[in-house]
Amino acid sequence: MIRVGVLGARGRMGTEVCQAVSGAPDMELVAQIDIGDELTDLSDAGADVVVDFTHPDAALDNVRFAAEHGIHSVVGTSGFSADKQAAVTQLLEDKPGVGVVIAPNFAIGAVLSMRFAELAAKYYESVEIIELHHPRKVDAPSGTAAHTARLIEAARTAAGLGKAPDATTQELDGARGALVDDVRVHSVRLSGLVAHQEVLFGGEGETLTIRHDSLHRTSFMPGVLLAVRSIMGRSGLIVGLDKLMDL
Ligand SMILES: NC(=O)C1=CN([C@@H]2O[C@H](COP(=O)(O)OP(=O)(O)OC[C@H]3O[C@@H](n4cnc5c(N)ncnc54)[C@H](OP(=O)(O)O)[C@@H]3O)[C@@H](O)[C@H]2O)C=CC1
Ligand SMILES: O=C(O)C1=N[C@H](C(=O)O)C[C@H](O)C1
Repeated sequence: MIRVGVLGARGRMGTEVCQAVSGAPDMELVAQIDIGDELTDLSDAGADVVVDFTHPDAALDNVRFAAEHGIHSVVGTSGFSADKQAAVTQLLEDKPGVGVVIAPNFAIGAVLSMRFAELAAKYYESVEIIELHHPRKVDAPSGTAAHTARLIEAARTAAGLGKAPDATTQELDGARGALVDDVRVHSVRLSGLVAHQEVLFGGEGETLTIRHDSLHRTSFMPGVLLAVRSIMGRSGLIVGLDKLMDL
């Protein structure tokens, strides 16, 4: 049995993760921790893996605590910038046998759509991303959109593409979205939504739209359980669920 602790256990995602882990035949839910609880509950409970869905400001310290106690981390919390990823790599250097998975999105369709976008990127001169989420989300743009933008920009650069055409010289602040690695990202926050993304490509006489919709938070659970199972016996940092899928 894999002994799993959940951080952010009373949140929207944490609640789903606790249910999914409890229902998994090869896992035991040994700690449910939220704001105000002690991280030492994790080590006291003998957790093998901690799943983190908390807050962008908290996740790095949580990973550090887990690594220092020989516990693997599966992190879904957004906001893991390149700098924070580098900090995780560094802290894992002297922690052989400890692994960390950071996944911007655990939904299988979202992972596939990021790969599709990466494949399409070199064929189109124009690209913009629209991400749409529930209004309780604290960060914008979403971690998924930021990751998608990075993948697209890397593919465009490798293909020798320059900036996307855009004649705008006058604009209201924000009208053209945020620039993430030279890709425009537009963030919508709307009651009724869960998590959705469209990547729009444009070229000569055609457009291509790659859209993914998470309609319920259960959509993330197969990916979370896959990550928990996969991190056992691994060490070092893995960024993206695609690395654990046969993609
Ligand atoms: N990778 C993926 O596939 C997905 C990632 N996410 C990301 O997961 C994160 C959580 O999302 P969501 O569940 O909707 O958010 P919620 O606000 O519903 O849940 C977060 C929970 O964590 C608690 N919390 C905050 N800080 C700490 C801390 N230091 N230690 C323990 N608990 C803490 C919060 O308490 P309080 O409310 O009191 O602050 C809250 O109960 C976000 O960053 C979101 O972007 C979400 C969905 C999918
Ligand atoms: O806050 C959310 O809800 C989500 N956050 C992640 C993100 O920022 O990309 C993943 C998914 O979009 C849901």
